[in-house]
Amino acid sequence: MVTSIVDIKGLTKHYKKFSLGPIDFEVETGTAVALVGTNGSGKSTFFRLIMNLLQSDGGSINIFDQDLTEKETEIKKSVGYVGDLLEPFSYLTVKELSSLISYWYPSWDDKRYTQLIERYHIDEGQKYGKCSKGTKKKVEFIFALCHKPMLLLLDEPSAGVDIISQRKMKEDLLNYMEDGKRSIVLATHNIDEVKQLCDYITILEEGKIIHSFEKDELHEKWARLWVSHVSEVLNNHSNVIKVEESPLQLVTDDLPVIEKELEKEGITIKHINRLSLEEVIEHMIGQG
Ligand SMILES: Nc1ncnc2c1ncn2[C@@H]1O[C@H](COP(=O)(O)OP(=O)(O)OP(=O)(O)O)[C@@H](O)[C@H]1O
Repeated sequence: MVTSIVDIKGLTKHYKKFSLGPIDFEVETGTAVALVGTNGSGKSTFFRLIMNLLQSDGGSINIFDQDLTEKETEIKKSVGYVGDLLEPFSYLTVKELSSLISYWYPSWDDKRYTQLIERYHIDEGQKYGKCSKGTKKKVEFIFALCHKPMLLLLDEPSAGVDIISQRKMKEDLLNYMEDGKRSIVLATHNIDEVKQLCDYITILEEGKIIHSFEKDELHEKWARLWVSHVSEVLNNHSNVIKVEESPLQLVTDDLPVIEKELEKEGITIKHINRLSLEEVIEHMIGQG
């Protein structure tokens, strides 16, 4: 049976110049969802609402089958979050911060903490506020993992992080997912993270979810076809995303459907290329 670890319905937040939602969003247990969108599309706002750091204007957020507004403290004990939450504690050293945070989480794993501090070469004596941008992300990431959460909410965890540590983060996230019971929501501009870690992709544009899909479905359906000519029917077909001239080619989001249609219209296919994930996302954002 498929169970949802996160179930969000009709979530809205209005600022003077920006509105998020209404958003419906689900995360199945044991899966990783990438949240992708251009700058300012609302990803951080969405995370801050899920963490109850921001008050929503409407809708409901259920995590682990519990309402966030009723059971915030219990829920948060099993959620790990990376998203600039530690800035108010800039005057504390990493070590002092770890004492504070470990006290709050009953499931804190001190051995794991020591391992990760060494793995990411963190100087525990340094004040958090004096850490570099990438080091701050690594410290947040370590704290998020060390209480063994059932859900990780990661808002651009690798932004500013060196490539060696990025690789380690990916390894640690794959290990985290290994038992099939833990889930991730990951906002990122890093396509490799999406490819290597995520099962589902949700695209946010101007505060709205414009697409949600399973990553592996894409390869079968999205393609670019070089064709002999294009008919009126094809030009207006809902699965033809784009028609380009010289050489004549079209982009489709449903190759099997379009192949049948081309055959019916007597149009010859000269060549077919599957689209990369980057290209598909670009087309989706372009349509949105
Ligand atoms: N406190 C606030 N008051 C008013 N507007 C805000 C506030 N916080 C965020 N916004 C606006 O909400 C919109 C979404 O911002 P948000 O930070 O959620 O985007 P994002 O997708 O995370 O962007 P990025 O990819 O650049 O991190 C932006 O237009 C931003 O200016």
